[in-house]
Amino acid sequence: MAPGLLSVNENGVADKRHKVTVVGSGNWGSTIGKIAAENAKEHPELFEEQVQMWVFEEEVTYEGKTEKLSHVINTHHENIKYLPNITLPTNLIANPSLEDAVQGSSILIFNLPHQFIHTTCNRLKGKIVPYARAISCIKGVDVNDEGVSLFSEWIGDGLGIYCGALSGANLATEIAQQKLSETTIAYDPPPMDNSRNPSRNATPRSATPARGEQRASAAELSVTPLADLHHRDARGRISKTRLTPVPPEYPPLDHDTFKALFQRPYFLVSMVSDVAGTSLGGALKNIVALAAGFVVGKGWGNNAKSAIMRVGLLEMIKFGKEFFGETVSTATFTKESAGVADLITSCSGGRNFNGAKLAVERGVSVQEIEQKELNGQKLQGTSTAAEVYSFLQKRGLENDYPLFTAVYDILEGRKTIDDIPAILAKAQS
Ligand SMILES: NC(=O)C1=CN([C@@H]2O[C@H](COP(=O)(O)OP(=O)(O)OC[C@H]3O[C@@H](n4cnc5c(N)ncnc54)[C@H](O)[C@@H]3O)[C@@H](O)[C@H]2O)C=CC1
Ligand SMILES: O=C(CO)COP(=O)(O)O
Repeated sequence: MAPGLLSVNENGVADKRHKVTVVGSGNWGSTIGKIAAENAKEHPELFEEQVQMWVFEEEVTYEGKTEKLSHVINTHHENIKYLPNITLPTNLIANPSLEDAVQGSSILIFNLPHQFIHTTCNRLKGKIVPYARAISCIKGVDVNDEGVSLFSEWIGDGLGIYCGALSGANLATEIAQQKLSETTIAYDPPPMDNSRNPSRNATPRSATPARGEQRASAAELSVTPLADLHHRDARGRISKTRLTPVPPEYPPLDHDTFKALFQRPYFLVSMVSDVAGTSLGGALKNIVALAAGFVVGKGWGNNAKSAIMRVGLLEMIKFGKEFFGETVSTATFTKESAGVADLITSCSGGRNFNGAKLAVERGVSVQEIEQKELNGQKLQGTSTAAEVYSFLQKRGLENDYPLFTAVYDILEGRKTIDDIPAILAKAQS
């Protein structure tokens, strides 16, 4: 049967269901696992009821006894370490074996602190079904000698699958408590999965290259058969990854299916196609949240924090446009939850903001606060600040991004918070 044509039974229902696995079980990983399991149960026509959640195994103390975390989750339906006091659905299955958790899964949700994704993904090579599709909930960027890449790109290219991104104003504990929230899911499905939704992949168009990128040649744009195994990546280039079509026995993996997997009455999903903008919003706001924590920790108040957020948002948009090209939409930063709304919530109550504020108030390093106060949860802003700085410095562009650069310099002790007013003054027009 041709890709894209559904194989349905006599009731008009697809023959197979998607098996869903969440790779990661921290504060956000467990919350997303809860959401996916609630929806898997509500949509038996689309998903297998049991949702697997890979747990990086560790020992915890439960009622005075030492137990494995995965055992506690499966027995008491609570992640007592990373998401305490929240009851998890009984169809969310904690699995300490990564390879077993992903076996046969056609939907993979990556939700780990970004420093662990490389080793985790390397273990997955050859262990997943080739037609799997993924969503990255990771807020961070990957910097190597060749440049900066998104985790959705890294996961997609590394595993030979398509990977979109979920990001938004999403303080995990509030969502786990079913308090109202919005999110953005960027999914630009490859043409062969796209039986119900229009996609920019279906229409060839010229892509403006980001700084240092090669423009796709006219021949590439016009000759490559877009309707088969290639798709456009997050930067609008034709991906080198040859995708395996999702077998027709499964429901299509398109915007409708992903919305059914993530939307809850308390978690409202906006589906977009800008994977790069959505991913960058979540990664870069963590640097700005540290700066906001620094000035509030100094006692400089809300106006100073707002100034940081304004300048930070401008640097976020500039970075996206400069290094990821025309596919990054300014509207993702200004209109979507993944942009300005995430910046606001993170600079109000996020761990990076609170950690930086506490560090200044106590006169200790942010890293010390992370180690002593977060009970194993990880700050993403400190490593993202270092990675973005290293990328900019290699290109001699530190001065073009003065706030991002200042955050790293403050973390490294080369500058102090008292240097921030001069940086903001320079950002005045
Ligand atoms: N917590 C939140 O409110 C939100 C977090 N995010 C993003 O979600 C991603 C995941 O963060 P969280 O779930 O909050 O994690 P977390 O910071 O709560 O938990 C740390 C996790 O890392 C795991 N871990 C520790 N060592 C490991 C290793 N060597 N290999 C693999 N895993 C290891 C722990 O088991 C635990 O699951 C991050 O990129 C974060 O920025 C996004 C939105 C909200
Ligand atoms: O991404 C978040 C909220 O959207 C959480 O931010 P923190 O990691 O700083 O808590």
